[in-house]
Amino acid sequence: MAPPSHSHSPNISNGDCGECAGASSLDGIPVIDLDILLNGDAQERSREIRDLGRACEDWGFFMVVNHGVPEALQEAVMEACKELYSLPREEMAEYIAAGPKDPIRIGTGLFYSDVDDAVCRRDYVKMIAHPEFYCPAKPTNLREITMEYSIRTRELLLELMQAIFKSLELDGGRISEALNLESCFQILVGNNYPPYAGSDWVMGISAHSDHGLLTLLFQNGVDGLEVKRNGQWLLAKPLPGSLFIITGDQLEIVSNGRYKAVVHRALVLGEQTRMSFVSMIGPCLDAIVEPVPELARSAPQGMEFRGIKYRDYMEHQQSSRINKKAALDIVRVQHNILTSQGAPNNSTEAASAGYSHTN
Ligand SMILES: O=C(O)CCC(=O)C(=O)O
Ligand SMILES: [Fe+2]
Repeated sequence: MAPPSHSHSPNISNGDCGECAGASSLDGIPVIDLDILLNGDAQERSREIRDLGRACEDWGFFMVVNHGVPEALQEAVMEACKELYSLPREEMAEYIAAGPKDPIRIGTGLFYSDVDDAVCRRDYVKMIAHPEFYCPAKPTNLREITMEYSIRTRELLLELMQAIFKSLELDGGRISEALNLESCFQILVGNNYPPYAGSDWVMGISAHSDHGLLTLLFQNGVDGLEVKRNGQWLLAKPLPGSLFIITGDQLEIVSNGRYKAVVHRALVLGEQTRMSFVSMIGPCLDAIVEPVPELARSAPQGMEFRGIKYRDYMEHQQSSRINKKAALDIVRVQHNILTSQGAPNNSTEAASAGYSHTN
């Protein structure tokens, strides 16, 4: 199969993101200014929250600027990952042999994806960062750097979640408690996509959605992330200093489908090695995730998803082959199926369990 062609937007050379905040990039990708969300006056904050809600509803993808994650820390993360990928295989053997439930995994793979009709090529390191932090022993500076990065990005993602709840006019404290976000799951993933010299088109990761609530991603200056919007693939080009945010399956479930998890993939486009680094948060692994009752009540079809323990969802998704959003099907309510009483299966009763206070 031939690689897709892209009509690239011109590069943005101006590093000042103050002007683009609350607006969009040249590709139209929404841009959210964290500084305004946190420190703006009441009017600015509510405008930014509204823009954030629109970004989640219309795109499931946006860039965040003025996020406070130091560039030097991002560079240190990339450098440490580069060192990790270049370690001799024996030094990584324990993590290469690890299974999907292990807290640290290293993979290096070349496989065919029938979803995208393409060969996929990627090296990765996956490490669980919260509630407990795990990290490969080498390179020796990896632990300190990624721990700092995980703390900073977790704070940022949790702030964004609060603003997202506000955009849905929900009580963020109550939802955070129900999802036990204090003990939220967090994983860091380093991806490495070497250029491929073969004759076939090679992809990095085929089309998928992420299983958590929100994913933060930055790359080493080499483009390749594509997001699907209105049935079209769009190559994401970051504004200088911005970070990408991707909405995940748990946000789709909690919001009863109002905010959709975005399907995305990584391409291998040029002759340079592409690297990306992901920090993803989800609910606590033991939380039952289900649509917020008031959102289900006001939706025309009622409840779109049934509740599921996040751990079970994640294990299901991880043990299935990557296929767009197929994992969500195990919790999707089929509205055309009648229950044994003959009533449509769209009750919102079950939804209230995880969100109600017992005392
Ligand atoms: O490398 C990228 O741009 C995408 C990575 C990704 O989607 C993932 O790790 O889940
Ligand atoms: Fe992803």
